[in-house]
Amino acid sequence: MWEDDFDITKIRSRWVLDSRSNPTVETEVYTLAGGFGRAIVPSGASTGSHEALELRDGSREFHGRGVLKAVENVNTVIAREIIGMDSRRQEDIDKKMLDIDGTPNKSRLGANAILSVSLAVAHAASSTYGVPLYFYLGGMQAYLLPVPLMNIINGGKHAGNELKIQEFMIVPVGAKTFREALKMGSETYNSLRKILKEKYGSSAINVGDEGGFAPPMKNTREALDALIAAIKDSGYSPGKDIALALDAAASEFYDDKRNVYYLDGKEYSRENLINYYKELVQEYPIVSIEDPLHEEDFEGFAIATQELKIQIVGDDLFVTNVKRISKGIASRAANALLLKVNQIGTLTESLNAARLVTMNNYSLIISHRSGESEDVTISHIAVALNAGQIKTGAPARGERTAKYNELLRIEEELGSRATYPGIGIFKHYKLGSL
Ligand SMILES: O=C(O)[C@@H](CO)OP(=O)(O)O
Ligand SMILES: [Mg+2]
Repeated sequence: MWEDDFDITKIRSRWVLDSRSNPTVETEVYTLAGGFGRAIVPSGASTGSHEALELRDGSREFHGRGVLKAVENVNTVIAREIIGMDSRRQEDIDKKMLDIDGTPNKSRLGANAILSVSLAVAHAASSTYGVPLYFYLGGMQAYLLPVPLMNIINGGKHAGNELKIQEFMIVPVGAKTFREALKMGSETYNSLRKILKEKYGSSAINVGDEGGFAPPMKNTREALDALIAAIKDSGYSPGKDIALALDAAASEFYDDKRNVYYLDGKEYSRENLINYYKELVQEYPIVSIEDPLHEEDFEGFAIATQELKIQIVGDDLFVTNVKRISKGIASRAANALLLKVNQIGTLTESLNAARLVTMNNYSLIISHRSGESEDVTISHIAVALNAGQIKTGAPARGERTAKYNELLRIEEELGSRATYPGIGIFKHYKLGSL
């Protein structure tokens, strides 16, 4: 290997389609020794207001959702500066892009433009070494397969039904391997399809943005009951084999003028909502709740974390931003981070966010977005960081199964080193209450 083998020789970006038929940025990076990396950025629907800016053209094309400007930024101003740099110098490359951008939320170049380059550079460096991305990022110490949080009933902004809670997830904590976990998830998904069809008719098995079913249900317990029935129908024991998790995405049903939440046909104060979650946690084997309260309520998150004694995840609350995470840690708000690379916009900053939370005993979940593609970078990041948890939708639809299937391959490749953590990864969950 020569010193300049890793030098970036070419960068090329284009728009491609995502799973909601919106255009998104794809970038390819080439190195001198023939290394090649490609990344496609995802896109959210229930976005946090403090996320880095996704640059959209606003012209008539694609109903204002075009990304030609972001693509052009990669092909011109970013390419000019990055070509010739060593692809292993991830931090320098990311820093250079932040400097060119010069804004706090990456609004000049666009976080979509920047992230596509950042991830493609990492892929190009790993390809030049001839090793998979998880190994390039995590080395010999990358061994932990993530427990999948599989969203099999969709509500909120991801579905056309009346469920206010956005995601109803199954968590195969009793599996011995990732492969077994995925099998259990798939079997439960297919049981749920059958149960929903019998009870609500065939229109109930239409799916939402993340591949979960979007049945015409009205309230939270109805959805949780269906999950329990599906788990049992597949021959598994709820709680022991398969636990449950929720993403409330509560900013979406919060009324800031009146400071109340509208859920299940009722109006809730913060206190009443936490009490409602408490009842649910007692009635169902729920190990994790994401965004139980709206995105500015750090104090409420701290109370919920204290009272519920399960994993409380900050997504819209933290937006993968070390400033907001630090504020959360200082006030003990939540005890887990949902890491989404496009919320912050570079690989370096994502890794910094991960380091910060793990050093403070918070849990880490690597996450997709509701608008996704065939890109599998997050599967590699999950293993590289030994995160222990991944959230990437239902075990159905290509853009979600792409991530799960890549994890099957990684597990196989790791061989006897591969470890599946099971219930132990939910360290904030009060053991014994399942
Ligand atoms: O809220 C979430 O956690 C995500 C992903 O499931 O949804 P979106 O990408 O729409 O923000
Ligand atoms: Mg969320």
